[in-house]
Amino acid sequence: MLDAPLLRSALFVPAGNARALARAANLKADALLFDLEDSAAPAEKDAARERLRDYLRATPKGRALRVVRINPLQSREGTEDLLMARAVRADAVLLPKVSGPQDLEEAGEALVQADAPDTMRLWAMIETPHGVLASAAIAGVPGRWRPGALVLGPNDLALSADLVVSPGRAELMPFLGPVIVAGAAYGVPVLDGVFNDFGDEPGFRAECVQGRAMGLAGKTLIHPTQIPPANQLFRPSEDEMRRAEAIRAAFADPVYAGRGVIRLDGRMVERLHLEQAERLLARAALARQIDQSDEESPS
Ligand SMILES: CC(C)(COP(=O)(O)OP(=O)(O)OC[C@H]1O[C@@H](n2cnc3c(N)ncnc32)[C@H](O)[C@@H]1OP(=O)(O)O)[C@@H](O)C(=O)NCCC(=O)NCCSC(=O)C[C@H](O)C(=O)O
Ligand SMILES: [Mg+2]
Repeated sequence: MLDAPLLRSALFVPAGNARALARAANLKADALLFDLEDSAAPAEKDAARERLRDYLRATPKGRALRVVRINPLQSREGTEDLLMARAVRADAVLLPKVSGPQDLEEAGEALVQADAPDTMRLWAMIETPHGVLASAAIAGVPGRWRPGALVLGPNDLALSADLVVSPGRAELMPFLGPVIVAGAAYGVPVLDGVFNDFGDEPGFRAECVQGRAMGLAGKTLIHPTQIPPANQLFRPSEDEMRRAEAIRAAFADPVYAGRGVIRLDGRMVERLHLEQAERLLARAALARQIDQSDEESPS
């Protein structure tokens, strides 16, 4: 997944909230997910869309990807949201409650009809049992409308399957697993769901560490304070980098030239670990470059 952009932190910004929109411009998230769905009450949806249109037109784009989460395409609001996202040249449209590949094909067709720029992508929220069951077909949609990311929706999953989720979220794992496998099989990054208790920093950090260990590319967020820990915890740690550099150096040593497997610090290391190390170092270099430029730019 080297070609994918870094997606460590993807902050939901409620489009109906003018103060949150004003804040978003200076936040150091890798992606901003402007929300027209769950955070906008039914009576506020049209006003939220107008506010977001004005904001995106008036605000220069920073480094964060701009993604618009629309209402279900089957609704009037959803269709208008999609056309607005196209008009403001959002980087991607995030479709809620995707239940099968047909949802992506339908939205893709609507974007083609609206003459959307070639660079525009679709992202898919997987947050229903049907979406989980169909996640391989969703991640494997051929051509342009293969999703740019799969986004887990733990709140809707818990609601639809009557889950009572405890710390460590063992109850959710049967739902997360198929989506993670689907993303890995088709090279589609999977973003972890939100952590609702945004005042619980240790709990949030633990979930980031767990998500990264499960192969997730990053985490969706609900509050600006969650951005720095997500950026830090979804970037390779110093220890991981040291080990990757040691693997690279060992295989570059003429003594081991042509060897498929070697012993390093008492452990078996194979060439597949070299590939993994190179990937990790490339990701770390990209993260370092982004974080350094963030530190130099005013917030
Ligand atoms: C959760 C919140 C409602 C809390 O809001 P609030 O009490 O106002 O927080 P603070 O006073 O601590 O805010 C401090 C300042 O930060 C700004 N702020 C807060 N949140 C955001 C944000 N997400 N983006 C940008 N800016 C934000 C406040 O405006 C304050 O600024 P200022 O007034 O200038 O000082 C709130 O955080 C919030 O609304 N979060 C996002 C909610 C949301 O988008 N929900 C939908 C996405 S999650 C989801 O859908 C789940 C998924 O689908 C699933 O199924 O699991
Ligand atoms: Mg949801």
